[in-house]
Amino acid sequence: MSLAFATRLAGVFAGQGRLCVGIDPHSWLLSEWNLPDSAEGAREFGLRVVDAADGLAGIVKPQVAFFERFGARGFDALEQVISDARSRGILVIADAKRGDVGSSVDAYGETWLGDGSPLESDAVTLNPFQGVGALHGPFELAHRNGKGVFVLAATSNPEGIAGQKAKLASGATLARSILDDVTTWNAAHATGPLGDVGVVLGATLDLSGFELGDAPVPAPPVLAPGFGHQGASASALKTIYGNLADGVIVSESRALLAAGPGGIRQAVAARAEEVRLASG
Ligand SMILES: O=c1ccn([C@@H]2O[C@H](COP(=O)(O)O)[C@@H](O)[C@H]2O)c(=O)[nH]1
Repeated sequence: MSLAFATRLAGVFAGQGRLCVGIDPHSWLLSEWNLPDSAEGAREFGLRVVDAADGLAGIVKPQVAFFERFGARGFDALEQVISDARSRGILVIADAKRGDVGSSVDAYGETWLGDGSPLESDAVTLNPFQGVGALHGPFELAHRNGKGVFVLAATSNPEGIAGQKAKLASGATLARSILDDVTTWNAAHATGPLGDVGVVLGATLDLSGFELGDAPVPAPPVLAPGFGHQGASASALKTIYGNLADGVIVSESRALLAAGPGGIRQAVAARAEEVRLASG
């Protein structure tokens, strides 16, 4: 039986802290890093970012889109980046944002959370547009394999706010309803204070407008993009997340990656310390 993702995540929080280094090989970043805008460039970029994070941050988040654009070679590069990070004991959250009817989303689950799958990661982001219930296959697989899932609930981009704040017939906002569904699942499966299924809540948002309610039990891990380049500051972590702050993973991509190959390790070290102070 694998160790639960929640347990592994709690271990990372205690050991290396809450910083997650995003691996987003944008064309312009590859150019700044003197790398070709190709699968080979993305592979080299990803491996260097993993190396820079090693020992300083316990989590990385490759953005699948930036590898996928190179087709089969991009996926080959991504496989190597994921495998390198995991072999160093760094947790990998594949930011793939998959979603579909249950019978198809199960295959996405196998891809990212399957034991021995070429793209096997520690957790994956999923899109609940077709209903959180449609994602139960990957939730179950995650639970069996010691993996995690992060379900989009309130995303960091302004275009998502209106729909995610909209009220359902129950009176709950869509974001609240997603959080409640995740909490119900975690309550039936978690063995500790943290669940294996988390939510994505953007750090750029005023979360009070989403009416998320009291602290859920068990607490969901919260993947929190929006720090750095999108404007949120790690020092405001507790103010932004309130009663959800204990589960927050602070994710930053461009603000760290823009430091370039010569400065990335120092940038990660500085941000890791900032996050440690903010979450202490
Ligand atoms: O709500 C969301 C969900 C995911 N993302 C992803 O996180 C990173 C953010 O990158 P930065 O450079 O730190 O802005 C990127 O991969 C997004 O696709 C998000 O931004 N918001």
